[in-house]
Amino acid sequence: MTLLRGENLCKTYPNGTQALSQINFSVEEGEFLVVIGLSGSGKSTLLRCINQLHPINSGAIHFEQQRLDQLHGRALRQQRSRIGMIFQQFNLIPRKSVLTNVLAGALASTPIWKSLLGLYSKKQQQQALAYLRIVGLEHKAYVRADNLSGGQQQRVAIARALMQNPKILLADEPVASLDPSTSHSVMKYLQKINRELGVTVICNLHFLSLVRTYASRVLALKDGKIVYQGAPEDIDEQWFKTIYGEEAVEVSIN
Ligand SMILES: Nc1ncnc2c1ncn2[C@@H]1O[C@H](COP(=O)(O)OP(=O)(O)OP(=O)(O)O)[C@@H](O)[C@H]1O
Repeated sequence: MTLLRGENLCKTYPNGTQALSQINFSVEEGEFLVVIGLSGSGKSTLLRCINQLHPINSGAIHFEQQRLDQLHGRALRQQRSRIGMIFQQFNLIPRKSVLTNVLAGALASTPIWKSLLGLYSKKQQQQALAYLRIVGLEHKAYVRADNLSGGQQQRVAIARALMQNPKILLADEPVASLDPSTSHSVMKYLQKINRELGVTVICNLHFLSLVRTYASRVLALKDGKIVYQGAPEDIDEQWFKTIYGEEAVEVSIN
């Protein structure tokens, strides 16, 4: 079933930079779609337009039979809460415990005054611990977030996003700040939530070796336009040059 569809998406920033131009794509439920392309090709912009962190200038975003780009206020917040997001820099509250950080993901389903006072229900606390178990960090629940390694912090961010009960998880260069072995560990947890919880993943990545290991499908951007959509194994040398330019050399991450 098609979960998400972008139709003729265009995005121009207020300073005049055209970041996306006539983007058409669709994402099936359960896919692990990886977005690749040179720095500045529009990958982050595309992810941010999908969940309306950045408004599009024209086109349409269909998500679960609704036009996401036409929703406002409460309706938009509700639908957006079905789309989780993690970032390169993890964005945890450093001085708070791991568990508190995960519970912060329940914000959309908790009255603000309750979340400010840290008054989460027993069910929410059990859910948060269950998600920490899924990312292998239940034993760190009461440790301060800034005591964890980068890879562990990213796994906490995944657990926090899961608290929204998302249909889709957007991962904006989730391993760009991590070393190679930690990168694989984080990618394996993303694969686990994709396969075991059925969360559809859309992920920006730089290294093709990671793309080949984890992607079920690839979308490549160049100068804000789609230049490739297809299987990771079909990206041969010629496609590589089309996507990254004649001068580019493939670098592997093992
Ligand atoms: N807030 C902004 N205001 C103006 N221009 C922006 C903004 N964010 C991004 N851009 C520009 O839009 C284009 C696409 O940027 P984007 O960050 O989406 O690319 P990217 O492929 O994610 O790059 P990277 O891999 O370096 O993160 C670039 O030319 C960038 O300079």
